[in-house]
Amino acid sequence: MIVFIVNPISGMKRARRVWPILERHLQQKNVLFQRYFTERPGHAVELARRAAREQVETIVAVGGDGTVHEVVNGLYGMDTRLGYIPMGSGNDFARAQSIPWDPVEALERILDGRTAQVDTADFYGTEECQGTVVSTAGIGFDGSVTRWVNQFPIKKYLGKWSYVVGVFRVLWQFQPTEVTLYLDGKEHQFNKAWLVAVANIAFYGGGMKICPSASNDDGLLDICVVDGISKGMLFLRMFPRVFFGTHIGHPAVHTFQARQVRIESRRELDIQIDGESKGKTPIEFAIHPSSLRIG
Ligand SMILES: Nc1ncnc2c1ncn2[C@@H]1O[C@H](COP(=O)(O)OP(=O)(O)OP(=O)(O)O)[C@@H](O)[C@H]1O
Repeated sequence: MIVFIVNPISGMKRARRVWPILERHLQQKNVLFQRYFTERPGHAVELARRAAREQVETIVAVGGDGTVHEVVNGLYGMDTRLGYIPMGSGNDFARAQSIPWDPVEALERILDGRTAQVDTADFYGTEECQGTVVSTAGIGFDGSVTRWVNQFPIKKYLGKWSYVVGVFRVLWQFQPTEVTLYLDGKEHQFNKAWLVAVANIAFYGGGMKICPSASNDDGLLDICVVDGISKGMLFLRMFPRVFFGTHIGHPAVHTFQARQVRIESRRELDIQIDGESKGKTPIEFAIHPSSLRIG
């Protein structure tokens, strides 16, 4: 039995439009399945948890990175296989896993029955900020952009472009601050940090290659800190280069790898986890090697 958890609003409602095509394909192939549409934020966690407890073999997230995040947080700790059909506006997890963007091809790949084991990371912040990171977390500038985008209905109309608008908006008022990182216990100090990315995969924000060497099968988290750069330089020099991963090597960019990460900041910084806004610093991450079975 395969359970499909479909977020009907993801990708500017693309998931709702495309689902009937997938349903027909499943019926033609006589696949035994159940489909749930999510009704609210957090609903996919509940649905996935229930299905995993009922020992469903495969749960398929149909939506964007936020839907994958919720489904994984629901099935986490169980031996359930995750499938993913990308329908979001960013689809960074699909990009990293080379999952086809064509929904029927992505479905075929799941039906093939292949399986791979990948890393996830646990995060521990305030009470409401705990769970599992599938892809990438961002603390600081991009956390504020995500919070800003999620506060307004702009994403409904602009999709991925809403983040570009968000970057302009947040850049205007964001002030870098002092950040202390503890990487496997070792302290690193930054005086004017813009952002800290903690990455299990290379991408975030819809294709920005923030940590180009991150891989979710190496048992490590990749960390990228942008520190001590002016607003103008950040926007003109850094931002365009992140799409190609060529920001690495710039003197304001510092990269590390670690198994455990703790982030403290003088001023509270916004956090985004897998593209979802989640509380403020301080926060900790711990890698969980080979903890998720995906198909
Ligand atoms: N019925 C619903 N109504 C409103 N929000 C929902 C509903 N179902 C799920 N959500 C929320 O929708 C949000 C966005 O989902 P998702 O990330 O999958 O799509 P996306 O934003 O289009 O894609 P991406 O993150 O790849 O850009 C998630 O935070 C999820 O909690």
